[in-house]
Parts: sequence; structure tokens; C-alpha cells
Amino acid sequence: MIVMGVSGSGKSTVAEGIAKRTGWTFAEADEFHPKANIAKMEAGTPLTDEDRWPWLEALNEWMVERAADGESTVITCSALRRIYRDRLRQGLESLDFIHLHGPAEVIAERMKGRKGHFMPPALLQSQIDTLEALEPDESGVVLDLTHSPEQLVDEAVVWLEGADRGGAGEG
Ligand SMILES: Nc1ncnc2c1ncn2[C@@H]1O[C@H](COP(=O)(O)OP(=O)(O)OP(=O)(O)O)[C@@H](O)[C@H]1O
Ligand SMILES: O=C(O)[C@H](O)[C@@H](O)[C@H](O)[C@H](O)CO
Repeated sequence: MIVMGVSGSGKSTVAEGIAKRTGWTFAEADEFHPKANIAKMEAGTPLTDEDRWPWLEALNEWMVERAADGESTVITCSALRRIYRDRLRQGLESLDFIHLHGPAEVIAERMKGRKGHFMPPALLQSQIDTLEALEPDESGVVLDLTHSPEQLVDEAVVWLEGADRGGAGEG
């Protein structure tokens, strides 16, 4: 499964919690970016679709390899656009998305408060502009990022185990 959302939405925090709770193998999508992508974001320039393709391919490959061994995985990935999520799903039997969604002001405050991260808060608006919501045929759920990390992990795990799992909806 993928914990998705704009920069600073809490993906790493929640995904690590889910990994701990489920025992699934965890990966941080930022670690799959080519160095040039990190340098670009650090310099305050949003990535283009072209910049993101090799990164999405690498993430997909990582998931597909583990799925072939019967291993469940949880990763963080902004997965902002539908076409990116389509690429991420390639070759996988199923892929669930937990979308952390909430007010831009809350996210901006969190980004400003975080030290030593390459992503400048100024890039938040471009992330929000690029974001395309989960569509009804995508397996996923939208969670309110203003909830506490513990609460969000609970909500995610309940949804993952739940019978209502399927099309994207409010959780
Ligand atoms: N539910 C939450 N409530 C309060 N603070 C949170 C919550 N989730 C995350 N934070 C804090 O907000 C900041 C951003 O969280 P985090 O790094 O997990 O986001 P991210 O989506 O992984 O960011 P990026 O994609 O930019 O790496 C961190 O300082 C984190 O401690
Ligand atoms: O698609 C993108 O623009 C990137 O993945 C960004 O979202 C960052 O890597 C991440 O969020 C770190 O702040």
C-alpha cells in the first residue's frame, strides 16, 4: 500500500506507524529519487512529469519484486496525479492508497517546523496544484491529516482490514 499526499502531509510519520503495526516492509519514496530531483526541489523548482517517471518506475519495480515473493509492503509516495498512480499499479494485483488530506495552513506550519528536510515550504503550493484526488475506481481512502499520528494509523489499519475496502471514499 501507499501513503500518499503532498509534501509535509505526514506520509512518513503515518507509513512508519503502519509498518510497525502490520510488520510489512517499509520504504521511503524520497530515497528513490535521482540526485538531480532532490537538488531541483532543494533549489525551489517543482519536478515535472518527466523528472518523476524514472522515480515512479523504480518504486513500482521495488514493489513488484517484493510482491513476487509474497511480501506486503508499505511505502510513502506523494503519488499526486492519476497517471502516476496508474504507473505505480503496473504489474501489481492490488495497490491501496491512504491519502492524507487537510488544510494547506496546517501543512505549511508543519513544514516550517521541520528541520533538515530538503523540501522548501515554498513548493507546497505547486504540490497542491498538481494533486489529483483518488477516483472512484481506485482502491483507497482519504484520511484527515489533522488527526494525531496514532489515530491515523488506527484509521488506516481499520480500513485496510475492513469490508468497505474498495473504491476511494472519505474515511
Ligand atoms: N498527524 C500529525 N499531527 C501532527 N504533526 C504531524 C502529524 N504527522 C506528521 N507530523 C509532523 O509534520 C511534519 C511532516 O510530517 P512528515 O515528514 O511525516 O510528512 P511527509 O508527508 O512524509 O513529508 P515529505 O513528503 O515532505 O517528506 C513532521 O515534522 C511530523 O513530525
Ligand atoms: O512528486 C514530488 O514532487 C515529490 O515526490 C515530492 O512530493 C517530494 O519528494 C516529497 O513530498 C518530499 O517533500
